[in-house]
Amino acid sequence: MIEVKNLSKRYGQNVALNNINFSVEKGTIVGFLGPNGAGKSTTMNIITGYLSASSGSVTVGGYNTLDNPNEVKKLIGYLPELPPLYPDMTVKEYLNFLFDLKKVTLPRKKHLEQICALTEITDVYDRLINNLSKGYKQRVGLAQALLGNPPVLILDEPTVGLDPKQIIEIRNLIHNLGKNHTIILSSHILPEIQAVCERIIIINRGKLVADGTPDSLSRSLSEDNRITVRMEGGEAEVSKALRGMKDIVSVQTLGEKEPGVFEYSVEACENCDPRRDLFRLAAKNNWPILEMKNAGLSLEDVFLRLTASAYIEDNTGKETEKEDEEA
Ligand SMILES: Nc1ncnc2c1ncn2[C@@H]1O[C@H](COP(=O)(O)OP(=O)(O)OP(=O)(O)O)[C@@H](O)[C@H]1O
Repeated sequence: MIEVKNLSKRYGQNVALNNINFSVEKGTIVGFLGPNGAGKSTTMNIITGYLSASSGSVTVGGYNTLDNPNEVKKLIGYLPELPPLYPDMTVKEYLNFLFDLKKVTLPRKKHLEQICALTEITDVYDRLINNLSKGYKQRVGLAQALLGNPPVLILDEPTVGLDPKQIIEIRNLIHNLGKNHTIILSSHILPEIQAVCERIIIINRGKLVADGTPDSLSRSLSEDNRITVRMEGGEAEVSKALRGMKDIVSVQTLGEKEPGVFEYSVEACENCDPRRDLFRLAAKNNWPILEMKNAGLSLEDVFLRLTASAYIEDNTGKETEKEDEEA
């Protein structure tokens, strides 16, 4: 649905994007992560056709953003970091105004009712946007992105500044929208990305540094391939059997976590996935597995490792490059 090829963007001497490549399949929710100034908004603005690239290309639904900007805009609903709201309009006036501006051809009343129900703004439909809370303003921003029912949604920091309850509500909304839309979502909130996105793209200083599922990123950056498993059964018997399994490099007992239930850290050889064999072994011996999880890195660890160096703004406002001590 979205193809980004060799995309670069320079602002004067500053290289904001450096040869970025990725594609997004129809119906996927992709999380776009990166520290401040990494190039997320620049990428999103180029995909939506609001900014031109210095080189490279973007196609959306087969249309090139440069050759067919209007076709691309029809396919995309965009929620920029600062939603373009008119505070002196009511929600009703604002959505009707944009309905006309975007030349939406769907039945007006029914379409607006559907969008308001989906974003839960029906109750504030006749209120001035200026008097709405931050959370409701964000919902109105999402509602304008949904006008015309575009198949692609680009959401730049949709939950920034919201309280925890509002964050959960918007997150659930995005999750539901993901059933019928292709979504690119940028956020600084890692649990949010993890909860909503099937795939994560991380950019740092204008370069793509990771692309994969949260699990695959966690595994690929872990130094070893460990699983933590909690099993009911005699410790000696269980750990002996675990050590005897094929593809297992080491087994460590982590202690009795519940009466008769021990936890083990099981290290498998590189590129091996012992979970199915573990299940079979446990079933054969009647040792119920009460918990099993990859002991890889958290998304936060992955993010910090991949973005260990970042740009900072010095106190003159000029940007300088800072290398983290670990980098
Ligand atoms: N209009 C502009 N003129 C000059 N430099 C710019 C402009 N817009 C962005 N930049 C620079 O391009 C780089 C990427 O910025 P961008 O806003 O895309 O990052 P971001 O990942 O969205 O950051 P944030 O999370 O802080 O919003 C930064 O170094 C930024 O200072």
